[in-house]
Amino acid sequence: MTELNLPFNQPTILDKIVAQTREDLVQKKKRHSAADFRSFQLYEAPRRDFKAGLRKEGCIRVIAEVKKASPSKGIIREDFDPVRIAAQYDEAGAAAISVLTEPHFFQGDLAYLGQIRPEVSVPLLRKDFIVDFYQIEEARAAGADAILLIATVTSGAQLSELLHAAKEAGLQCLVECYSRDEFEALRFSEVEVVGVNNRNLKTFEVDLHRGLSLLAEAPNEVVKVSESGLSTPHDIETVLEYGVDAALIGEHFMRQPHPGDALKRLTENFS
Ligand SMILES: O=C(O)c1ccccc1NCC(=O)[C@H](O)[C@H](O)COP(=O)(O)O
Repeated sequence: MTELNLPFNQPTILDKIVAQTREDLVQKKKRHSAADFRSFQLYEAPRRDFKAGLRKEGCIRVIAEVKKASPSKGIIREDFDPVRIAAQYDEAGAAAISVLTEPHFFQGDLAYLGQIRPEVSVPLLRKDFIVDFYQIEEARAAGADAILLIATVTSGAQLSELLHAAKEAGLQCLVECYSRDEFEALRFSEVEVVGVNNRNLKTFEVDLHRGLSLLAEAPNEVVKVSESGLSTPHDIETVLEYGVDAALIGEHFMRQPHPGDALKRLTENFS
C-alpha cells in the first residue's frame, strides 16, 4: 500500500479498512468457497453495461451513491432505506448506482446489491475495498455489474490481475486513484474507467481542481470520473470544463430529504 507520510508511520484509514477487510475474508472463506458463488441465483444474471452509460457529450453523467455513513462524516443519513433511495436515483436519471457494501466503516451491506437490483434498471457498482479475487466472485454473486479497485490499496501487477479477473467474471471496473504517482502508474491499456478521488484520505480535505487536473490527462478513450465532495451546480460546471464525463456523488444526495429530487436539481442544467 502507498505510504501517506503520516507521523510515526501511523496506519491510515485505508490501512485500517483493508486490515479489517482481510480479517473478514478469513471468516467468509470458512463459510463459502469462491466456487460456491457459482450456484447463487444472481451469479448467472446478465450484467448491465456500466461504462456505456457514463459518457454523453456535453452532459454530466452521475454515479449516485447509496451510503449510510463514512469514516470522514460518521452517520450521514439516519433514515436509510437503500432500495427506496436507489429507486429514486434511477427515476431521476442516474447513469449508475454506487452501493457501499463495506460494513464496519460505512455501515454498508453486500445484500443491498441484490435488494436494489430488481428495483432499478441502471448498473450497480459495488463500492468496497477489493483486495482478493474472492471478492470479485462474491460481487458477481451478490448482483454487482462493476467493482471499484483502488490504486492506493492495490497497484501494479496485483491491480492488473484483479482487472483481468473482473473481466473474466463479466464485471467492469472503476479504477480509483488519488495521487499523481498512482495516476501515472496506471496502465491505460487495461483501465477503461478511471476515477480520481478529490478527497485526501489522510486529512479528508477536498480539492476538486487537483483531481480534475489529473483526470484531464487521461487518454480520450478512457471514461473519466470525478469522485467525492461534489455538491453544487458550480462544481458540475467545473467538472465539465475539465472534459470529465461523470461525477460520483454520495453525501450531498444522502443529506437531502429526497435524494432523487436532489439529483434532478443538481443536473437539470447539465443533462
Ligand atoms: O469518505 C470517506 O470518509 C472515505 C474514507 C476512506 C475511504 C473512502 C472514503 N470515501 C469513499 C468515497 O470515495 C466516497 O464515498 C465517494 O467518492 C462519494 O463521495 P461524497 O460525494 O463526498 O460522499
